[in-house]
Amino acid sequence: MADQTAVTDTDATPRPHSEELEFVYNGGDSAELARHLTWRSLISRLPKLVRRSFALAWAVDRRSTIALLACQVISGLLEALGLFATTAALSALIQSASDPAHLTAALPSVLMLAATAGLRAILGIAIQGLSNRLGPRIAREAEYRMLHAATGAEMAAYDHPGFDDRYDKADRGVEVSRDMIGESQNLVSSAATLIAAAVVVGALAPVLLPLLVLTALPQALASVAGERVTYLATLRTFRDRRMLNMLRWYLSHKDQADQIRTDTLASYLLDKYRASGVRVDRTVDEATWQRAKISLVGSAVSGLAAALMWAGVMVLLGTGHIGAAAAGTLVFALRSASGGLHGIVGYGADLMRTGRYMDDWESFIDEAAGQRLDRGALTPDRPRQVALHQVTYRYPEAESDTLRKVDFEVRQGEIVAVVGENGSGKTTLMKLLCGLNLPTAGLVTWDGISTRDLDPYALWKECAVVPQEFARWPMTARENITLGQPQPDGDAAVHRAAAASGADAVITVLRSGLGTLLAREWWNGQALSSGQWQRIAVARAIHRDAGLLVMDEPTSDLDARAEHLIFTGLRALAKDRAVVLVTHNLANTAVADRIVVMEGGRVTAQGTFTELTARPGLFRDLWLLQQDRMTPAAQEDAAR
Ligand SMILES: Nc1ncnc2c1ncn2[C@@H]1O[C@H](COP(=O)(O)OP(=O)(O)OP(=O)(O)O)[C@@H](O)[C@H]1O
Repeated sequence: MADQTAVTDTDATPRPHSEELEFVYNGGDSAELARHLTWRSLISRLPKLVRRSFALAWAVDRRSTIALLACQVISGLLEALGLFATTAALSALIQSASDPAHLTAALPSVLMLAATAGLRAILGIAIQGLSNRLGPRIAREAEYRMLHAATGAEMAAYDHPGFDDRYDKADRGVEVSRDMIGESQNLVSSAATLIAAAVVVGALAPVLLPLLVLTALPQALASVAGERVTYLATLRTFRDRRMLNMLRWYLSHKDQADQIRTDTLASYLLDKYRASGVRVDRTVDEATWQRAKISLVGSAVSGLAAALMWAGVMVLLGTGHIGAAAAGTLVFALRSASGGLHGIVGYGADLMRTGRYMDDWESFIDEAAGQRLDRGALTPDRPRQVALHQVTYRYPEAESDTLRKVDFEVRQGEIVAVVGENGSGKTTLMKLLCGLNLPTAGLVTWDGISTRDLDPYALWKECAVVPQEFARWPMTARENITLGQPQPDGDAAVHRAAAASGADAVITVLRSGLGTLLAREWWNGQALSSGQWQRIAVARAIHRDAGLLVMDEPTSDLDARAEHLIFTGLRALAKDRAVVLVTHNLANTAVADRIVVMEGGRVTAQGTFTELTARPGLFRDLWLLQQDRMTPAAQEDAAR
């Protein structure tokens, strides 16, 4: 049964140390935030939230924001005017019952009523239109700021636990940001209605004002309590909702589609999906029920207060404190005021909810800003020497160092190969060389200047990197090679780079050559094989013509011919570049001037291919293992 589907391994033998697939929530102490979700703190936050939403609106479209505010104020004034006109009209109409001559006296007030109602209707349309105009622009601005913060952060920010969680929450903030201006506008409009009506009530029967407040207070309190319940439920379901998102991606994305089928994994993952969904529904149901109970109590108490208020009107009328016309106006004003009060409570609650997500958005931007690329401004030349001096690197929150006191050097014109077993720190070393990460201790220098002191964007202009997991941009083949940064001789440079990487053979068979879209899934472009993509990725790095060329397993998917082409072409590339190469295929390291061997985050040996294959050590061991393959006949001989 779905309800009983556990998110555990169905393996019969218990494995005490098997880790459950479960997201660790690292998005900040939201439970603490929920504890502070009190009536008082919320009330004090409302003006701030309204200010924030108008500030965002101001940033995207000043004229519309001014127009919106002006319409609000005028609409509020017209409402007050309309209510006063109601008093005059009612008074004249009541008096006309005894003397019909008074009927004409009602005419100006009736005309005033009609005019204010008409004008308010027109203003309402303008307000709606302006809100609709501002909403999407605000959302785009919020998204832009979030993306700007993310792309401007140090790479290490992504390695901090919680960065992804916070990004997810901020993303939700972006989604709801478009509602913020509408909610703020409705809140201001309700406040204007309330003030206008309260002025009239205050003028006619001030004693009713406290009773008026009493009608809205219980509902306001219930609304805050209900919000808290919903927020806590959102927190409790956070892990399962992330799990659902993750599973949705794995279950539907093409990258895993083949393995889901051949590994007959679908039902196992779908069971996990259903189990998470059931847990989310259960928590949401509980919260909904709890909220309904709270709302019921709030509404009942509010209803009692309203009854008291209307009784007050009758007492005032009965005791002759107010006349019939004033009583009629009071009915209008009180209805209007309680509409305003309920609007404030309702839209206030909406704004609180949106504001909470916007807080996540703001704190993500602050956090990313705290990790903003804040380095020096020196501009490097094409580097003649890139070096690590006693460099130690530890990933954020990791328990041990990944690199330990590493010394390393590569010069222009030189090819250095870095080899080592999986997890020995080769990729980490590459990231430090090209300034993606800064060392925890020690120095990484470009021609003697620390990467901390160099302008990172100027430094990256001098880096060409083929990472293990390279991007497959949904763009044309040309754009995939130039990355929007063409060389002065345009396509000629693209063709040269393509010829050096073997990508020319790929481009030749593309239906529109360099202009072919390589984005099959999205725009019906042409699909490439993994090896064809890798040729494009290598062409991209060669085309860049940067002083430091870093290639991390650049030929892992290539056939022997393409791999041969790239490695035999490296010497020509190294003429005016420093080349660093990571490879597990040790035969390829023969082209290097020097080979650096890494073990457990340390450099344990250096030398030429001839020296290292002759000397006992890890390199020689790995080299011999790569030669150790027997034909089936030899295996049979050995078995005999
Ligand atoms: N983002 C990260 N956060 C924490 N630890 C990491 C991170 N990336 C890598 N590590 C750790 O650093 C160690 C070295 O990783 P690295 O990718 O540098 O190894 P490598 O030598 O390139 O391995 P491979 O040959 O498998 O590509 C690994 O043990 C890994 O656990």
